[in-house]
Amino acid sequence: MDARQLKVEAARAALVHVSDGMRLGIGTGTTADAFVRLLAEKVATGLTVIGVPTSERTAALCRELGVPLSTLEETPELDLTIDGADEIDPALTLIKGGGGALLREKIVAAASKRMIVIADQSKMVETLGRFPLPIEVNKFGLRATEIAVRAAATGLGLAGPVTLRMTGGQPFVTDGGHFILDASFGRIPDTRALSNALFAIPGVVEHGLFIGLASTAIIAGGDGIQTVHAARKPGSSIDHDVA
Ligand SMILES: O=C(CO)[C@H](O)[C@H](O)COP(=O)(O)O
Repeated sequence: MDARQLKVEAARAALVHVSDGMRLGIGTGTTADAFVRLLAEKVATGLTVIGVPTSERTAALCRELGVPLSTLEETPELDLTIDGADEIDPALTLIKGGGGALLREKIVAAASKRMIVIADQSKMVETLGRFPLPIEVNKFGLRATEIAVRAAATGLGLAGPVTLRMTGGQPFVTDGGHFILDASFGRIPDTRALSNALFAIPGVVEHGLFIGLASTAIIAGGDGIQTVHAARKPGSSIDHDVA
């Protein structure tokens, strides 16, 4: 099975956790798109859910396929968010934002009782950082913010290129109207310290480290589906089931 098929299998396994009447956060990316397509089939045969999309892209797909939508203004508390990720570590800390939707994704995940992350096995890593960390920044003061991001990283012993994300020769602009800096720091041994350092920079709107948000990861690989549950409290172990 190739990565695209594995993403569909992870999305299919996540659908089991969706029940009638749920208020769902719906993620962004190719894995989340696979979930939306499967969800739409269930909706067409009678499943009643309301979805809050994490991007304009996901909203458009949901509308096209007939998945009923709401907003966080109308539906500020959600039962479950299902979303993809760029990297997942064993504690279910994530790097997200490869698709540029990290701000809305984090707001929606934080408004949910549970977040299930769905991915193919290539996304699992021992230590986050192989994938460049997306950092959403205000357009104002871009250069100063970039310098501050580099300095914050240096203070933590991290270094590497920090590049402005481009698309079609222009800076990529998020749904929130911001730019994205992709920071290739390599291994990030202390995600909490980096998160705190980035949030101390006024021009940083959000970053793609999702710490303590995912409750479960559904990972599809050649051997089947692996379900990983985050520890409920610090120090408790993480359960791994292979189905
Ligand atoms: O964080 C994201 C979008 O902002 C995506 O979840 C992440 O980039 C994974 O994408 P894909 O499912 O296409 O591999």
